[in-house]
Amino acid sequence: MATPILISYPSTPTSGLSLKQIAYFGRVLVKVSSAKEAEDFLRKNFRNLDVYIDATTISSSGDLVDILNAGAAKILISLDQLTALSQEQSVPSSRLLVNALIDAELDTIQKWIATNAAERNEASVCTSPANVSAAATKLNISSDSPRLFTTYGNETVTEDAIEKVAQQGAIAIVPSQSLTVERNASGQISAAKLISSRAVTDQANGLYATSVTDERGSCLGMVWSSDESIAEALRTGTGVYQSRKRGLWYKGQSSGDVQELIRMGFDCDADCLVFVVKQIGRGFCHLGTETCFGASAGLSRLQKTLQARKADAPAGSYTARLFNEPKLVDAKVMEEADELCRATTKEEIAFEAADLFYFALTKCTAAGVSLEDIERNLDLKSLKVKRRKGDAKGPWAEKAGLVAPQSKPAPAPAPAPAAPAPAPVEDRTTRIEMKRVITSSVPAKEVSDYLKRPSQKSNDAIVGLVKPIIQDVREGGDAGVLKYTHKFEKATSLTSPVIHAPFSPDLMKLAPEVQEALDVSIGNIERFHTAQKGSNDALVMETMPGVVCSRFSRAIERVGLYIPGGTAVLPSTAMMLGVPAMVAGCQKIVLASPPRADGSISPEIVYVAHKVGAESIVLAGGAQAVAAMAYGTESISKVDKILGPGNQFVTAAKMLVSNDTSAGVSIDMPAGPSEVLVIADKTANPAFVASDLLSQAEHGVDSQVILIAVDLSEEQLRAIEDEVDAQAKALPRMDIVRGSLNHSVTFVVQDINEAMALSNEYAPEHLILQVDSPEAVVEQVQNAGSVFIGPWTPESVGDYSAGVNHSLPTYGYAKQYSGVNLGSFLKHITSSNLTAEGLFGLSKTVETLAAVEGLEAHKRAVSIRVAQMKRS
Ligand SMILES: NC(=O)c1ccc[n+]([C@@H]2O[C@H](COP(=O)([O-])OP(=O)(O)OC[C@H]3O[C@@H](n4cnc5c(N)ncnc54)[C@H](O)[C@@H]3O)[C@@H](O)[C@H]2O)c1
Ligand SMILES: N[C@H](CO)Cc1c[nH]c[nH+]1
Repeated sequence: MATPILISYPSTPTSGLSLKQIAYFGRVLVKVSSAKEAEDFLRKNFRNLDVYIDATTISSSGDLVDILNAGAAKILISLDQLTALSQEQSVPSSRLLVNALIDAELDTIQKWIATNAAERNEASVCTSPANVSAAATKLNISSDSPRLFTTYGNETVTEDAIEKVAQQGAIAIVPSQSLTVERNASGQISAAKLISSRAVTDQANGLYATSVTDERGSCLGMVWSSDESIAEALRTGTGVYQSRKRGLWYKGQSSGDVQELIRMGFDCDADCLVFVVKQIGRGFCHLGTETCFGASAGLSRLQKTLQARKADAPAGSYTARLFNEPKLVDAKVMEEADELCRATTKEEIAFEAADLFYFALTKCTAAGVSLEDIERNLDLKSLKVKRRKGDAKGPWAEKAGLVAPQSKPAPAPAPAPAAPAPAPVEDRTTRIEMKRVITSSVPAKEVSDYLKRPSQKSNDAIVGLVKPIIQDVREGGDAGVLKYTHKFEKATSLTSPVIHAPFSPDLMKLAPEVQEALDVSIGNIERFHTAQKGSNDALVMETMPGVVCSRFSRAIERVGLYIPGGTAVLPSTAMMLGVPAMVAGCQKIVLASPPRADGSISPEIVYVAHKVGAESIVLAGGAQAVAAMAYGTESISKVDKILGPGNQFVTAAKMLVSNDTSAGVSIDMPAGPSEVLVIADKTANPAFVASDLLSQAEHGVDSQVILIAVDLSEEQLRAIEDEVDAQAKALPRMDIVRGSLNHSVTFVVQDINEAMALSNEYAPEHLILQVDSPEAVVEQVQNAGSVFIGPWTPESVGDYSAGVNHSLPTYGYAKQYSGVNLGSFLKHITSSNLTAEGLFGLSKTVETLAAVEGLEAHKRAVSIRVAQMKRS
């Protein structure tokens, strides 16, 4: 916001403008004799205006830097000071205002700039009025970038003199005693005239367009000003404008919604005045809203609400409680900060940051601190020229995994339930490791605590986010789906949420080796799942003479297969779901996966969809994809069962739609963040063990990996830990791995029996046995999604190509659920077929039981037939 002058303020003011009035012009120049004096002045006044410090009497370059660090907008220094400062310190030249009053000094500064032009050519120069023109030419300063100031020494400053240098593109330094805001400016310069003389009007009525903003820069409205209203605004320190119909307009005179004037200035070409005001009362608009453009939003709105609540909070309300219980606010701030640290997706981060802002602003409002204060502090901090390193403090650095704990706990202290840690910024030096717990040294309760999965967002919070998405899709159909695809996947060019078979060959162009890998894998998956048909073959048997019971299976007709695509696109999941659906004979196979930002879908997924005969691919992810398949839309087919893993939003949506009887849809199981448990004894290869742990840790920061080390020595444990660290640091997804290992654990146990007991309690999605005689150990497996046996069976083979399914129960659900298999796509129907003899033989039994239940009609259905037999 350009202002025409820089007002100098004496250390002992006797007359002239007050600091509040100087602030209307935005900046002040004060002379100090020490850094401390400058810092004191800045502390008291930085809130209202930009402070230029005349530091020409300060000899130490260090003190000059301190003054800049304290928030001085610029320091005025001599050429000698400039030379010393340039040799000793590095400060941005834009913060320097250098005295070069005579021609020779201008030459010196010209040379100084020339030696390092790019870094130095933002310095401002203060010269005498007579040298303005020469300075502009020598230093190549145009009037568009006002870096020239003039000082008048002992000369009396006049309005004409100010005007003259202004026309040359320079800013006059005017003593505050020379200025007045009063009507009769005898012997003093009218501050109002300085503004008016610079303002440009393109109106026939001579009025100036004026934008009115609050202190945060939000526009409250647009009005008109005249020379007279400008003068009145400055004189009264309030918002005064010129109404085109009613003349001089003292804002709020009748409504009470007055304004305190904070600052006045111009836009870049001076054809729009800017008034910065503090609006009192209901707001600026005559309609009673904060602005003429409607109510304020976001932080401004929150601040207004909190300030109103502070003044008059309804008794018993939560906000009243917050204002009365400072400790509660502190606890909430810490809780929300912690949740923000754990958030990983853009949406989660925004959600958690909003919560944190809410409680932080509540604390501020309670203490009378406003957003304006906070923002001014931010501006002040941005003025620092020497910055602290900004490292996190000890315990926080440890908490975030930036530094290793001071002393390694063995056994580790009692844990809070492990939780996903934030993925730190790329750091390839800090050691990447898992906690070590020696089970014999800690109580059993602690061991179980360590076995808990990373806590995720509360189910209520996720359900709260997912329900409106489902509702929108139910009501809006395709448009509802697209709305969220645009939002989450940023695929804003997408106009249809689905593509139908036959898929264009252009959409599935693959490198030959990729196609071959998919074909080999599909072949193995198909063979293994076809082999499962045996257990689903028709079953016929006679339970009693003439009583034949049978069971046969039918494929579920329409299945929806969710293929995750958030942190990684997983065509392998398309194979794991699509191939069994095809083998089972499902008539309609619908795939769904989040598209890329350009609206396209991975060609590997399209290829698999084509190979398994899919009807369509829904180009959507998350809850919107699940809802679309559960209820159907204009272009997306409704399905009978939804299968497939996904994040918390996908899982919550699957649960919600399966509980809605009107949807008529079932789901496979809760399959969430990937996990692995590796049991390793002395025979295990440390590099193999580490690689298996990392292969699941790289899925996401919410993945968890567990190592159970059976009777390993310190040296053997260390070998595995070194491998984990070294291999992790070589991974492209190192940050994700670090986050996931933050809540992963190594248990050191005494024997394989203890290992298996722990593993069965944990019920891992994947169990890897790198132990002596692993086949024998399989006997002891009670709970696991899929088992990988021996040193040559990395879990990755199951993820892609061995033939087993990788869509498996996580979170301990392996205690109740099987992973996806052929049976997941089938339902079993039973039949009975009795001969007359068979019915006769069973009649008494059925009649007796029907009588016990008091269900006469049931009984009669048998007895009527027996009577018929007896008649014939
Ligand atoms: N258990 C298994 O068998 C198995 C197999 C493969 C993958 N996985 C797991 O599946 C998960 C895949 O998760 P992902 O995130 O990578 O992909 P995803 O496809 O499951 O989720 C991405 C979708 O989440 C939705 N979403 C994101 N933030 C949201 C918010 N704030 N509100 C509402 N919706 C939001 C978006 O719609 C986005 O399309 C991983 O945890 C992985 O480990 C598990
Ligand atoms: N390990 C995952 C199941 O938890 C599946 C997968 C897909 N791609 C790689 N891995």
